[in-house]
Amino acid sequence: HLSRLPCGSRLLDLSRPQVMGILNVTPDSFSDGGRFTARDAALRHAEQMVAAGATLIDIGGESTRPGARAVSPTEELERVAPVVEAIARQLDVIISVDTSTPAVMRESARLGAGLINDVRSLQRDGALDAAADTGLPVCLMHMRGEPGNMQDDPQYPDIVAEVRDFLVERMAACATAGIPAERILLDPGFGFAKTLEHNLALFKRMSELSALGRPLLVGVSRKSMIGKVLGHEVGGRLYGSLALAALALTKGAHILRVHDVAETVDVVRMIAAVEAAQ
Ligand SMILES: Nc1nc2[nH]c(SCC(=O)O)nc2c(=O)[nH]1
Repeated sequence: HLSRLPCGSRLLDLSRPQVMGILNVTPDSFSDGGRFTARDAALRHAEQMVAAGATLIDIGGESTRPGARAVSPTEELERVAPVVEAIARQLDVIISVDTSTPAVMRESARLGAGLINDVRSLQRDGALDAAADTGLPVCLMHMRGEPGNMQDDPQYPDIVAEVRDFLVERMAACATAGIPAERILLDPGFGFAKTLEHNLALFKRMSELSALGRPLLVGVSRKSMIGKVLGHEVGGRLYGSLALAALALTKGAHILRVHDVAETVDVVRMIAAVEAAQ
């Protein structure tokens, strides 16, 4: 890959793993919903994650956990735009905006966002054009259906083939819309339209997705696949999240999307130290 991926005015160093800190600005995000609806609180949280070593901050105005309530584009923009603007002005970090909404993509890019992270892989009307017009890199993620129905008995003959074929198709749609492969990041979409078995098998075989020739972004932090294996609620999933962070790095992940930045940065640094040895 390009070892430096242009993200708006900033460069993302893809020659080494990067940690993306999660900043939920929704009232109902499962992990820290309601705590960060105020812009200043969001800015303080982002500041803490950057200080802890996050080089990207992912700002999401729509909770996409299973069964989440839909949010209007206007409401999503009202939540996201002030936070993007404040962080772009005050912090030295790449802002990723976690949205499927064209207007939010356009406004966030105008305010200084450097990456579009769309869990729906630009399938909404106008999303491909909006993303193309921003000139920003885009993360494409596997999901089937919508948060409200994606967990209703998802079935695939081979989950890795399903994810690979989906991402190939979305990359082709991007290319047709003027978004070249060089601006694409790929994400298996853990926890989206997948059973526990799907998530574990996909995680085990994640390195097969590297054959698509694009950097991998992995988001498993505090997710239910950890809760189901360990029997822990969200607040007790740190150790499981760190175990999967380490494993993802050995399986070729480039960007880890996490809640617990400082802890994950320590995992990245320990693995880097070992890999740097003779
Ligand atoms: N690219 C990417 N974006 C995401 N947004 C969420 S929201 C659900 C949660 O954090 O539990 N998950 C992901 C993910 O896995 N990948």
